[in-house]
Amino acid sequence: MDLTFYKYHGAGNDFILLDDRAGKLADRLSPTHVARLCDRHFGVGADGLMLLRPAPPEFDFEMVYFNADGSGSTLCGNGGRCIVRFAADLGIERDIYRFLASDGPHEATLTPAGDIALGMADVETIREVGADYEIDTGSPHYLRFVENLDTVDVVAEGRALRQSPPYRDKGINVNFVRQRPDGLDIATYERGVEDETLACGTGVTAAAIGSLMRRPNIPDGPFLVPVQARGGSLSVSGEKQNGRFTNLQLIGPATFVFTGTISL
Ligand SMILES: N[C@@H](CCC[C@H](N)C(=O)O)C(=O)O
Repeated sequence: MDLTFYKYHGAGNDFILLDDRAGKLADRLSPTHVARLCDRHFGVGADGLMLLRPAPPEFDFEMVYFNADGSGSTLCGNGGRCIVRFAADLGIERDIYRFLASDGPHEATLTPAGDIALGMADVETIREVGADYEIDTGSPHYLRFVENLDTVDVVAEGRALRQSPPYRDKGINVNFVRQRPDGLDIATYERGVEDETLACGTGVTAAAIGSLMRRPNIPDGPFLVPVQARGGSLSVSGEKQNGRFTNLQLIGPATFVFTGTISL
């Protein structure tokens, strides 16, 4: 089978996008196919693969996400922003895009600066693990705040945490975060890629929430946290109220890279 694919990235988190509006691809793509397509030596190369599929009439499409190792995954924030750009490039024009993902409905808009702002589900459960945090922003994230990102071996330390007994079976994404006076720096080890990626949208969202949790003197109300990932700049806006985080938006670039055809 010949497959036309589209490659996008969001701050260096890169994805293969497939137009499955006809709804025929999902049954024909095995985890082995996905892993081969995402392979950086033998395939197109990507951190993940997404299908843009038909959805009930109140939605513009459904997003189905797979990690690079072929595993079906939970939400991908950068993927959500890229699939909205893909929908716009396919000619689906909306002021507000509405789509279904693994964690439920999402809304997204194109910002005047040309970025994609993706609405994220509310977060109210935050687990403290010593000085670290576990936060689910559609995908599970472990956050460790550090003084200096340059001295962290992201792959070795991230993998050790991800493979530790509490997380070995279900997996977790591991984020190392540095708090600056005016924002955050982040490096992420991603489950399902089993390596460091250049950015992770659900991780960036978790980091913004964690940075507010660890500074209880910051008053409740609206916030905007700029986050510098290895592959680009993102920001997270929302409202903090009594330990609850609502109206969350993940904002950043989503960029078309190239298209092509590959035999499965
Ligand atoms: N890169 C993503 C997260 C993708 C899912 C993750 N690898 C997992 O399995 O939890 C993002 O931008 O959020």
